[in-house]
Amino acid sequence: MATVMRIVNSSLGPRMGQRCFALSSNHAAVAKAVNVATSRPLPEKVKIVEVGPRDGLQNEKTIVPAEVKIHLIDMLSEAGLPVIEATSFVSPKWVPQMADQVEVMKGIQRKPGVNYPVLTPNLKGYQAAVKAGAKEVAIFGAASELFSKKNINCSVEESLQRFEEVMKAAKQDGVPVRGYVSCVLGCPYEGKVSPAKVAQVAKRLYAMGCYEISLGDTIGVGTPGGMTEMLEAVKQEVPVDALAVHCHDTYGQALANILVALQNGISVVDSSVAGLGGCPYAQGASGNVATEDVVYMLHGLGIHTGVDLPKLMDAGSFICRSLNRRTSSKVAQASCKL
Ligand SMILES: CC(C)(COP(=O)([O-])OP(=O)([O-])OC[C@H]1O[C@@H](n2cnc3c(N)ncnc32)[C@H](O)[C@@H]1OP(=O)([O-])[O-])[C@@H](O)C(=O)NCCC(=O)NCCSC(=O)C[C@@](C)(O)CC(=O)[O-]
Repeated sequence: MATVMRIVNSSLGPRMGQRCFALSSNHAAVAKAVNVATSRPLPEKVKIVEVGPRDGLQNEKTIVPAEVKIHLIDMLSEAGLPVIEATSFVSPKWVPQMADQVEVMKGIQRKPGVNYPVLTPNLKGYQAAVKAGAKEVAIFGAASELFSKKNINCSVEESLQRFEEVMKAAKQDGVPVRGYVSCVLGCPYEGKVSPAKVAQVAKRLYAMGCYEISLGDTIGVGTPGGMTEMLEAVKQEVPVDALAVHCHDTYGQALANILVALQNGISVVDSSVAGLGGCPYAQGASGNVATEDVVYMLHGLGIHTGVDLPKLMDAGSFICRSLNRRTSSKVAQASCKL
């Protein structure tokens, strides 16, 4: 077994290049993570935030027609997802795939009880979102200066000032605001990100009024050890009930990281149908963890989600056929073979 491990590691090393930092930097914390995790009860219920229509599709090079996006969102609503991030009100020059945001917001069939939040990087985006009928928005910051600059063209501090403007308007309008922190377990430009920095940004977003803070492993480099360390820092600043995790699956660690988050008391998980996605400003990052795989794991643990897995898989098949692509969901792949 040890020989196999050595062969696997040495064959992967050169190809993975600089992103291997995550493996070595988190290695020491793994043993601690396992010990910490075992003693905690899991939540009875988990809220899944489906981000496929936004995070999943934003990176597609070929423009996906608005009617396909609308049909996908409607299928996800039918599958029982309680929250579906529908689109983003960002600059079409920066993310052309989201340029049809108004059409998408006007076209979806809103199911009672389902939230359809949208991303808004600034006041301009917020105002356009509300005009298009958004009832909830999300602001998105980062724990890495360079990522912030590449993603939204400003420093972390400047972004927080912009978000204050969004928050002020949202408070006046009674619109709930969710906050994201990107690069919580590593940055494509800066490498390791300190848990203290993540905690500091999460604290600011929570203090300005975000009802929930989603912690994004944007490039999917985290391990359960790093996740534990980061959550320990963030939980000192933000109540655990207000935290969510958003795990990309680049290194195949997402489900393990989510399990650690659940064991830390977190009961909100972001995921993307069929594992679609990536971030346009984090080259090489694969999609979010597949919603099908998260639901399968949670139901296997006896945790309620309200999601109908066969209907969810239909939504995954639909979008994969539309994109002419194979699903990244292991559950969907296995089910096709059975
Ligand atoms: C933030 C900006 C706009 C700054 O971009 P900028 O160029 O610095 O903005 P500006 O204020 O100088 O304006 C430049 C132009 O953009 C327009 N503009 C300005 N704001 C808007 C707006 N809201 N909607 C539409 N247009 C807008 C503005 O009107 C102007 O138009 P022009 O005069 O040149 O014709 C830009 O950098 C941007 O749009 N970035 C978005 C990047 C993005 O969407 N990234 C992906 C989402 S984040 C993510 O995926 C991570 C996450 C959330 O999933 C969590 C994780 O995984 O970690």
